[in-house]
Amino acid sequence: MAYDYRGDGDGPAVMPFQIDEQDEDRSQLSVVDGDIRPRVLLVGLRNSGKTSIARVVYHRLSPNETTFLETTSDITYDSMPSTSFLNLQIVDFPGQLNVLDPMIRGEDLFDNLGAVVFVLDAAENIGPATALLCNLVQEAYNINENINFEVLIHKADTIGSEEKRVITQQLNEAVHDGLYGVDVQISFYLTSIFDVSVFEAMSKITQKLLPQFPSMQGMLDTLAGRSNMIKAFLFDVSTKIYVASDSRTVDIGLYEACSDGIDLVVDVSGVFRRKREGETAPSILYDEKTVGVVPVRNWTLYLRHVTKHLMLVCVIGTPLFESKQAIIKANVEAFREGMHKMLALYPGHDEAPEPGSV
Ligand SMILES: Nc1nc2c(ncn2[C@@H]2O[C@H](COP(=O)(O)OP(=O)(O)OP(=O)(O)O)[C@@H](O)[C@H]2O)c(=O)[nH]1
Repeated sequence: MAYDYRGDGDGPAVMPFQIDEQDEDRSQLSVVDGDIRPRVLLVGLRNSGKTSIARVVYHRLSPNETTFLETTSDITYDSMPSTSFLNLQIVDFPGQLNVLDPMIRGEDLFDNLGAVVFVLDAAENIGPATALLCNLVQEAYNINENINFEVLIHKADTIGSEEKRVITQQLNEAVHDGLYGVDVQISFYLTSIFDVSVFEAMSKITQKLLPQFPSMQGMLDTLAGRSNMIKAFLFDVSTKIYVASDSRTVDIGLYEACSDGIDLVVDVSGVFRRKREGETAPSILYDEKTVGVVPVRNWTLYLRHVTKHLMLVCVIGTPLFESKQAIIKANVEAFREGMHKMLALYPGHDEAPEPGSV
């Protein structure tokens, strides 16, 4: 009870984090065709914004620079940067090719596919895109029932809020009618590369493909509950996709504040890091010593390195953070330890640091 800062007798606040039995089983993950990466197919009509999304989200291209992207002419297989925790393969299917062409073998495209992300230009007539979407879902579902179907109503920055409501409703109805009798779940997101909406959507889509997600969420729930946090996120630092958060609803303003907080902490730690031997400039901007405290409105963001790719961002009421800093930090360190143990069970993913290096 020594650490029970709430003083409400609910039990000690600092406790080891449990490893789920399901994670123990994951250590037996087999390699399919030499590749265990979940695959995501980006598809849609010409010019809808597929390549822009992949470049902005996964490769940090500035949104304004996407105007210079050339139209995609071949199916492109994109890997995540080596600095990312995410181990996805992104398949960018050109709008100028017909994804349902009988010359393209559906099995090659849809077998072992994690998600179809259909990108639809919100400023265009939705009729042709909806027809393609319904046919595509039907074909893909017949081949592989485990695919997640995700629809981005994209370039949402080009339409007003009433149009957003109308287009979402029209699309829902059209898809419902077009797929009558097909028992498939489709998720819709309004997105733009000019704000955080596309990162939030791709975060939710990515989480469904991560085998570690349920454990991460469970551990974040425990952490947030023990320390009375407003929200706790686990971010992939290089893409700023949040790979998990506690299970309460995500407020997009909070997500944006946390995402900006990461930039700040990584930039500042880069400025102050000493050069390592042989380096002409500090090359690592983020390591096991990284920690940040960022005041935002009446909250405090407490940011902490978890692994070489993952950062924990906790949102805490400032008075609580100021009065209970020591116990909150102790809970965060216990969380990191639990995460290291859990992640070490997944082959090919982030390894726990060597003992003693933290
Ligand atoms: N306003 C706005 N424009 C966007 C957005 N996303 C992409 N664009 C623009 O849309 C145009 C087409 O983007 P691409 O990414 O090349 O589209 P694509 O779907 O890959 O096109 P194909 O190669 O023909 O399949 C570019 O000029 C982008 O700058 C967005 O969210 N908002």
